[in-house]
Amino acid sequence: MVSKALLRLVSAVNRRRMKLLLGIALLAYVASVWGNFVNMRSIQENGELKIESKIEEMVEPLREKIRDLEKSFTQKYPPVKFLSEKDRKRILITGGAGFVGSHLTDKLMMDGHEVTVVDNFFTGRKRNVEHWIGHENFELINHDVVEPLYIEVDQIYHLASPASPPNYMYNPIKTLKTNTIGTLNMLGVEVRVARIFNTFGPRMHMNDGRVVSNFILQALQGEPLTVYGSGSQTRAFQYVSDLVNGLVALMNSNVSSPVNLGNPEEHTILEFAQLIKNLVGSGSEIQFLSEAQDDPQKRKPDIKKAKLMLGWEPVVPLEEGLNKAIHYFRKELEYQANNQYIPKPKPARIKKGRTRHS
Ligand SMILES: O=c1ccn([C@@H]2O[C@H](COP(=O)(O)OP(=O)(O)O[C@H]3OC[C@@H](O)[C@H](O)[C@H]3O)[C@@H](O)[C@H]2O)c(=O)[nH]1
Repeated sequence: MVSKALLRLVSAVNRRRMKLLLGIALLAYVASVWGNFVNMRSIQENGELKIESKIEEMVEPLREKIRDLEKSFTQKYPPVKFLSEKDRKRILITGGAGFVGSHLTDKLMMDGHEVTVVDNFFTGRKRNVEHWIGHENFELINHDVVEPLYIEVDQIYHLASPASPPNYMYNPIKTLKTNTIGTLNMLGVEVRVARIFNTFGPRMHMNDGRVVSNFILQALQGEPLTVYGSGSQTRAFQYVSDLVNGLVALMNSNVSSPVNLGNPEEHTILEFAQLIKNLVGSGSEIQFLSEAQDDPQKRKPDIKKAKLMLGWEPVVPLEEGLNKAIHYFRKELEYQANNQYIPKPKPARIKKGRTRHS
C-alpha cells in the first residue's frame, strides 16, 4: 500500500516533472526553431545586402559613364556668353562656312548672339561650322546669295565671295554675280566697308593656291616650296582672329567709309618661305619659278584709320599664327589621308590679264 501510494506520489511528482520537462523541451524547441528562422532570415537578408552592394559596385561606373555622356551632350558646344534680350543681336553671315566667315561665326556665337550662316558651300565647308549645328542660337542655310533671301536680322556680315585666284578665275561670271547681285541682295541696312588684306589661319582652303597654304602644304609634304619670281616681292599677313576682331569693331562703329584691315608687318615672299620651312622643321628645298603675271611687288596696309577710329590693331605675332595654321594643316592632312585624298598645292598661276587688288 505504502509502496503503491509512494509509487503514485512519485509518479505524480514525476508526471509533474515530466510535464515541466516536456514544457521546457517544447519551449527550447520553439526557441531553437524561431532562432533558426531568425538566423536564416538574417543570412538571407545579409545575402541580399551583399548582392545589392555587389550590383551597386558594378552599376556605379556605368552611372558615372551616363553622367559623363549627359554632360558631353549638354556641353558639346563651345561656351557661349549669356546676353540679355536688348544686347543680343540677330546676325546674318553670308559665306559663314568659309575661312573668315567661320571664325567670325565662332566669335559672334561665343559673344552670345544669334547667328544665321548662309553659304552655298561653293568654297565654304560645313565642317568649318559643324560644332555649332543644333545650337539654339545657330542656324545654317544652304543658299546662294545671288538669289534673294528674306529674313529679318539686325546686322549682316557679307563675306560670300570666292577669294582664291584659281576659284574666281574658274568661273569669273559667277564671281562677278556673287560680288554684285549678291551684295545688292544683302543691302538694306547701314553699310560698313572693310578692305581686307592678306589673311591666313586655320580653315584656309588647303589648295586655293595662295602663298601661305601652298608653302605650308609643300613643307609638310617634303616638296619644294615654290617661290614665284625672285621672292623679293613683299606681303603683310594678318592672322584671322585679328581680322575678325577688326570686322566686329567696324560693324559696331559709326564709320561708313572703307577701312583697311590688315597687318602692316611686311616681309618678302622668300622670308615667308624660309620661316615656314623652319617652323615646320621641313627638309624641303626652295624652288624659284617664273614670276606670276602682274604680281604686285609690294603690299602693306595703312591702318592709321582703323587704329584711330576703331581703336583696333593686330595683336597676334606672325610666328604664333603660322604655328596655328601649320597645326591645322597637319591635322587636315592626317584626316584626308584617312579619307584617301591627298591635296596638292595648286601650280603657278599662268593666266594672263589677272587684275590684282586686295
Ligand atoms: O606658291 C606660291 C604662291 C604665291 N606666291 C607669291 O606670293 C605672293 C602672295 O600670293 P597670294 O596668292 O597668297 O596673295 P596675293 O596677295 O597675290 O593675292 C591676294 O590679294 C589679291 C586678291 O585678288 C587675292 O584674292 C588674294 O589672294 C605673290 O607674290 C605670289 O606670286 C609664291 O611665290 N608661291
